[in-house]
Formats: sequence, C-alpha cells, structure tokens
Amino acid sequence: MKIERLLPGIAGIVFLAVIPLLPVPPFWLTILNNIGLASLVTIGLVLLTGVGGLTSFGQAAFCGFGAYTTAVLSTNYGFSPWLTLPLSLIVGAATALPLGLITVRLSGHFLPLGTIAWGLALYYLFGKIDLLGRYDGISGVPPVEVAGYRFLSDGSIYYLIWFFVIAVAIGAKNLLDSRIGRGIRALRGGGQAAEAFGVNIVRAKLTVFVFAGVVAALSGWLYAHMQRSVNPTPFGLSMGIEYLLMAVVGGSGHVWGAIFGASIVLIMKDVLQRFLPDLIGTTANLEMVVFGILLVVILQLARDGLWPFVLKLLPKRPARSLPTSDDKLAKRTLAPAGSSLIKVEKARKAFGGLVAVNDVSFEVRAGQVVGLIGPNGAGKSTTFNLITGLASLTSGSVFYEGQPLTGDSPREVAKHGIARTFQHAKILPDMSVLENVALGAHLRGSAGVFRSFLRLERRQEATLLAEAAVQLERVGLGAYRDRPAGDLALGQIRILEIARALSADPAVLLLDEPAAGLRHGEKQELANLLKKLREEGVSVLLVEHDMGFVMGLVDHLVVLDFGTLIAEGKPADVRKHPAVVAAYLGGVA
Ligand SMILES: Nc1ncnc2c1ncn2[C@@H]1O[C@H](COP(=O)(O)OP(=O)(O)OP(=O)(O)O)[C@@H](O)[C@H]1O
Repeated sequence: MKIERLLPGIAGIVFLAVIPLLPVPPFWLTILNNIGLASLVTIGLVLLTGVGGLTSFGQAAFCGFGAYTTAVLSTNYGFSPWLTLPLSLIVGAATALPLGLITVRLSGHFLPLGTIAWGLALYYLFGKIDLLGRYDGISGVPPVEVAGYRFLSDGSIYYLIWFFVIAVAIGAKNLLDSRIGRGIRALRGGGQAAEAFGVNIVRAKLTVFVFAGVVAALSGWLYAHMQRSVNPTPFGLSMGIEYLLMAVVGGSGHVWGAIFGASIVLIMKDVLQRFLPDLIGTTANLEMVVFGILLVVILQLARDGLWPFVLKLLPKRPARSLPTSDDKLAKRTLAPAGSSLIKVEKARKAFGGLVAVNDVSFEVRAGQVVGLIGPNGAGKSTTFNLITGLASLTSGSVFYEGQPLTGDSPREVAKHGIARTFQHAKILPDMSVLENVALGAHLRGSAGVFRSFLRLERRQEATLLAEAAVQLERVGLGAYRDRPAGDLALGQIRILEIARALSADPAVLLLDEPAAGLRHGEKQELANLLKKLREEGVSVLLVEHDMGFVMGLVDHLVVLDFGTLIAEGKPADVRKHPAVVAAYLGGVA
C-alpha cells in the first residue's frame, strides 16, 4: 500500500497518542474515554445498520453482557480481567447469535421493533438477577493490569480504550473491503443479486449482527474496568437509541464516521447538560429533545450523515491501484458442445388460480444461445425464476446436467455454474464497477470473516479483483473500473451485469431482457458481445422482447404465450409458425 494512503491514519494515531501528555483538563480525558467506548458500539452499528441495513436499538444490552461477565467473574471468582476479556466477547457472541437468528429474519419495521423488545427485556433482566446485584449492580471491579502496571487513571485507560477502537475500526474496514464484506454491503440492495452469486444472505446478516454484538461486549468490558463498577443504567434502551443516533450523525455507512458521530453526540450532550438548565431554568433531560431535532434534521438534509462533509475537507487520498496477482483462479470444465445443460420438464407455476407457467418443457444445450420469447405476461420471467431458484415449482422439474435443481435456492443454483442478470438491473450503485463485478466471483474465493478482519486474505482478494478486471475488459468496460457503478448509463449497467455473471466462470449465462431500454447501437454491441461469448464456449439462455435482436442472435427459440409453449425451433422456422405470428408477432414477421 502506498505510504501516502496511510498518512492521514498515522497522523490521527499520533494525535490521539499525545493528547494525554498535553496539559488538558481531566474531564476532557473522561469525555474522550466515553467517546472511545461509544465508538466501539457505533462501529458495530455502522456495519449492522449503515452497511447491512439492519436497524438495532438494542446494542446497549450487548455492552451489558460484556460488562457483567467481567464484573461477576473478576469480583466473585477472582478471574484476571485479561481472562475475562475473551469470555466477555464469547458471551457477547453467544447472546448475539440466537438473538440474531430470530431478529434478522424479521423484515420492515418488525426488525427495529424486535430489537427494542429484547433491548428492554435484557435491561430489566440485568436489574432482577441477584448474581448481578440487581439494580445496585456490582462494585469493586479490579482494574486491568499489564506487568504490574494498573490502568487506574483516565489518562492510562485512555490508551487501552483507543487501542481497541483503532484496532476494531481497522478490522471493520478490512472486513468491508473483502469478499465477505462485498456480500455484507450487498444486503442493503435487498441481497438478491448477491444471493444469485452464492452469498449466503442469512449468514451475512448474522455475521454483522454477531460482529456488532461482540464489539459492544468489548466496549462493556472496557467500561466495567474503567468505571470499576457496573449497574443496569448504561445498558438500557435510551443508550441504545443514543448509539443509533451517533451512527446516523456520523454517517451510517462510514467506519470512521462512527467515531466522529460518537464525538459529536457526546460533546453536545456534555455541553447541553451543562448549559441548558441555566438557559431554560429546568433540570429535565432536555438534551434528548435537542437530539430528536438533530436526528430529524440530519435524516432530512444529510442522509449519509456528517462524515462525507469531513471527507470533502480532507485532502483527497490517491486512488488505489489494482492489486496484481500471478495466481490463477480455477476454471470450470465446460460440458462438451451439444450436451444437455438445462432441461426444463413440464414446469408449472400457479399463483393461486393463475397458471403463469403451464407444463413447459425445453432444453438448453452446451454452446447454444437459446431465446425465450413471448408477449407481456407470457410467463418468461417466471420460467427464468423457476430455473434460478427464485420461485418454486408447483409441479414439474428442472435439471442441470442431468441433476435435479428442483428445490435449490438461488445460492445453490449458482454453485452449479448458472449465472444470471436481472430484468431490473440489480447493481450496488455506491460500490465501484470493479467491486460490483467481483461480487460475481464470490464462490471462487474462500476467505472467511477472521482472515478478512485481519487482512490475511489479500492474495486471494487480489486474484478475485484481477479476475473482475479481466471480465470488465472482456465486455469493454475496462475504462470504468474505478467509477461508482451508479454513474453508469443503463446500457453500461446491463453490460456490467454480464461481466459480473462472467466473473462467476459460468457454464451457462441466464440473461433476463438484457436489451431492454438500450439504444440501437448499444443493442448491436450487446449482440456482438453475446456472439463473442458463444464463440468462447459460453452457453446462454436469454429472455427478450426485441424480435430483431433475438432473431439474428439465437440458435434456438422457445415461444411462450399465456404460460404455454406454443412453438420452438430454429428462429427462421419459428418466425413463420402460425401460432407465433398470431400470438406474438401480430402478423409483422
Ligand atoms: N408473484 C406473482 N404473483 C402473482 N402473479 C404473478 C407473480 N409473478 C408473475 N405473475 C403473473 O404471472 C404471469 C406471467 O408473468 P411473467 O412476469 O412471468 O411474464 P413475462 O412473460 O415475463 O412478462 P413481461 O415480459 O411483462 O415481464 C403474469 O400474468 C403475471 O401477472
């Protein structure tokens, strides 16, 4: 990595390191320590809510698990704090996992409501258990010690807290910047595209849920040894709301924004608590009113929070160069030309009384480009979804190389080497074009969460990115590699989806209306690309509306009307078929 890219980080760390050495008022250190503790929870929330799209009001409860674990074990049983550290994190993970299993399956507003429910329940639980000292809590928690040095003062525990904050922030950045992270970042867009390339969506959600729970537990562990006592108050719902506010203020999608958001909220809280009572003449918790207003203003005016504004003020970091890699990814052995790849046998799909696909049978053979056409509502997309696992068959079967695909999820279908594009393109607009394409290569990598967190998978990641770059060149989008995918025109987005599918090293490409919305010239370029891919041995099944586009391209045509197959064969023959002329071409063929 270029040293210029590291300079802002190094400057920040040096700045943090010298603060306690300066003659700063002691309450500054207290505030900085509290900011550090809150930053840990907020970094977890950035991944969970900002990146993963899973809103949680209950993170303070996980701080409680970390704090109580170490408080009980170190006071009642004499455990060393360093031994309780992994135990606190394990308890955080062990509680986050079952709660996550229940919560991440909730959708819409039920998800935040679910987190409020368990956030409240756990708070009251902490206050009711004798072992945890009920609402009085546990006091006499020992300080952390290293080689006889006790982290007693605010100035010393400051270093411990900020060491963990920086380490977790770097780890979180590493995680997001990896194969696993691409899957997590895809959650916000609904996750359908990611799942079609083999990302396990439930596991990705659980990963961020457990990560957020563990870092909150770490914050709780540090809090217990800083405060030297623990009671339920800081682990209630109002703190959970405050953490969420910090994530929103900072910028819910930015790891460093978490620290910024925690700083703004806690400094504002301190200032408001000091001056508001004098200004207004009451001691009520009026800072919550101000925070409420702040939240509404930020959600209205700066949905990405304030960190993007800070980024604009900072000097621009040099662009990252594409990592080079001499490693080659394994390539799939393609089936011999002419052999059966996808076989649809009497596939039927009924939506209530409507039969969208009515006992349809057809085949895609290796090396062929097969077109699936039909008027609006003919059942093309439903047939497509039956093959890719997005919809389940009412009856009938789908085979891939003779193996039944029936009942397979989109992720399992992807593992067979079936890669798809979407009728309504599903890209991740904030991610670079290269990263969007690299998402397609998900199943060709293997690095997990820990290796990614520690940045030990760089070699494999470089290979995946290099492969994505090759596919971008292959489809002619190489010049757009580092641009945000959201900057591309519709035609380019459709090509990007093809590059993403190609980076999965597919045996067969399934393209859902790839020419929809393209201009004449763009359609020609797309047709040329598909012909080139066929020459390279890639088989294609494409759903299309545009007759001219399909006729000049496909080897075999399947025509549906009202869910029923009305004709199939060579394009020239199908074109003359009376049922097709009547139903689809309206006599213009
Ligand atoms: N989830 C669903 N629930 C109920 N009906 C559905 C559902 N999905 C599709 N349909 C119906 O099934 C029929 C076939 O739809 P489908 O989208 O497969 O057609 P299509 O040939 O792809 O059409 P288009 O070219 O307009 O996309 C239509 O009548 C549609 O309204």
